[in-house]
Amino acid sequence: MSENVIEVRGLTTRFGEHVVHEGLDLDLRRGEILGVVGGSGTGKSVLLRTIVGLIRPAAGQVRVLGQDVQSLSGLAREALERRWGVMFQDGALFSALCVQENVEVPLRAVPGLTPEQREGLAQLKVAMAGLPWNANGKYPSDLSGGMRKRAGLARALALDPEIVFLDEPTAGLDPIGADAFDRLIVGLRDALNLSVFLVTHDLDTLHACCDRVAVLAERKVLATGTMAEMLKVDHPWVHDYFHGPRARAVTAGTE
Ligand SMILES: Nc1ncnc2c1ncn2[C@@H]1O[C@H](COP(=O)(O)OP(=O)(O)OP(=O)(O)O)[C@@H](O)[C@H]1O
Repeated sequence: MSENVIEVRGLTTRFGEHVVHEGLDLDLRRGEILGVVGGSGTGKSVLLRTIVGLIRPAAGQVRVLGQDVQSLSGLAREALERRWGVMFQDGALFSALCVQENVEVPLRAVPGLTPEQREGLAQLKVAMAGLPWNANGKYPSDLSGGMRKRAGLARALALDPEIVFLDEPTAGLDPIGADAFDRLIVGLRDALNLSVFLVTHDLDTLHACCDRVAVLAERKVLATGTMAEMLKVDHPWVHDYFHGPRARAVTAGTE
């Protein structure tokens, strides 16, 4: 049986009276790319942020790499955080730092690295994210949306993580850029044996990248499975999403 690197059990999150998740369960298996989909506002980003400890749940448990995220603090929490990387929407880069300096930020927390070693590692991650050499010295405002996403990915990879969280990596990219990003994600997963939690609306990305899909609706994970299994789920939103006109365009010629 495959090992779960993330286990969410009975999760409830709320903002005041607004309950976003209630009794939500989710697993991410080691080495898989899990696509997390759902209508706007169903709590995909909130789930990501809760798993990485940025939002405190009202109830339930989040275990990452066998450890209870909420119960850890101090050095133990920092040690766990170093084992994952997060790419937020639009890269969430520091605008006053160039690409290489952005990627160096997480590396500053690693004791014993010389500035030259930090620089070399950052440049390696920038190359792994598919950016050209001359991107290292550029500032976020000088980059296209696709390049900013790649820079955000390079920063997420800075500490050689076991898990990568990607929040809508292909949103706003043209189809060719999105396709290249999909292939990059799969290539990095294969090369680095990553486990990937991927929030997306993009059906092409689900088809190109994801081993399994988790659908958020009605405050919980309503269904999980392969794309083929999703086609058989009898729920109005799931049916419309996976059988709608956009879905048909994606699967045309593959059925
Ligand atoms: N910091 C916050 N304070 C209050 N409400 C919040 C906060 N963050 C998110 N929410 C609310 O939680 C709900 C879920 O938001 P979230 O961003 O996770 O949705 P999503 O599924 O990622 O949506 P989209 O696909 O549109 O990005 C929304 O109703 C949102 O307004």
